[in-house]
Amino acid sequence: FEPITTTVVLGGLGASLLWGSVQNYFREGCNAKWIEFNGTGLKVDLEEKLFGQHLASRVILKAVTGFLSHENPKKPLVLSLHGWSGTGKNYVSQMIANNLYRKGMRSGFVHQFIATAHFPHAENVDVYKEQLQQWIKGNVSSCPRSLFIFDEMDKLHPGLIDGIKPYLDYYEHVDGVSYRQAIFIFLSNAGGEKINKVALDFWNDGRQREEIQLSDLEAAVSLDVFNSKQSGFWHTSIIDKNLVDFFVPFLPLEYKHVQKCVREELKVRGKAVNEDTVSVVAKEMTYFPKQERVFSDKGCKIVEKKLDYYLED
Ligand SMILES: Nc1ncnc2c1ncn2[C@@H]1O[C@H](COP(=O)(O)OP(=O)(O)OP(=O)(O)O)[C@@H](O)[C@H]1O
Repeated sequence: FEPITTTVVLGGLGASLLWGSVQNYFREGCNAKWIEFNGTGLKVDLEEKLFGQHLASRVILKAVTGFLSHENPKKPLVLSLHGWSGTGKNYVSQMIANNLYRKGMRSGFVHQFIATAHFPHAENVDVYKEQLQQWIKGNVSSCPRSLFIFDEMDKLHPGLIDGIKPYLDYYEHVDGVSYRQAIFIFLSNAGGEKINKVALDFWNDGRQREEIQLSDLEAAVSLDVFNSKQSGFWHTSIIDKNLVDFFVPFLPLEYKHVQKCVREELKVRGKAVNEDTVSVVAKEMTYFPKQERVFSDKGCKIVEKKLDYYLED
């Protein structure tokens, strides 16, 4: 017979080893089990769930697929998403995360910053800068395939922009760490008004919005971003130095796109798609310009809330 204490100790050890391996099995790791790009998934999501964004859809798919199929990229992927509120910039970032990380936006390798929420006080910029640099460095050291999303990029303090610049560049290493596998996504409303103007001009001329080309927007938007006091520095320091690989414009959404958003939201909630509900909710949104009422003021942003309200009745 084994002494009872040995049995208990060995039993306990076995249980804790088993528990440890169960924990390890479920612990997210920086490996192919947890990080695997699903290019088809991203394509399908963009085609089926992102409405009215033919340009963004095309550029995003090409940029992300191209970057992730390169074993040794020369720099991290830097995307700059521009457009009016509620047109799908955060939504697309989520699609990228969902098709790259098994845990999607909940992955420990996805880091989201909102300028006004995370870095609210200009007087603390030096502290923020230090923290942000440490955060980026620490996380890329432990997982090179990290995703950083900066929301309200046009409101980010110039000091912080300066702080992240070295990581976006072509350097092989910065302080011994390579950032070349990382992805940076910048979101902003900068250029949104100009994008809306181009879309409205097409509409007024009776042309299809799908005819709008990147070249119709690039000049207008970069001028807008450049001239804006708030985002001027951002433009000169990051865009002019070609650190942004792709500039991605988001068009303002029309009534028919809002209807699609309502249908999608009903589907997501497992509800039958009732066209009366779709019309009522889409009509509840406000549209601009005041006279023509072509584009939704908030894109599809508050569709979810409007639907809650309507379904409660
Ligand atoms: N083009 C779109 N196609 C389908 N759904 C959309 C689209 N745009 C927005 N939505 C829906 O509206 C929600 C809010 O959009 P999102 O947060 O992506 O807007 P945004 O462009 O990031 O706005 P903001 O500039 O105000 O942050 C999304 O979660 C999605 O459900």
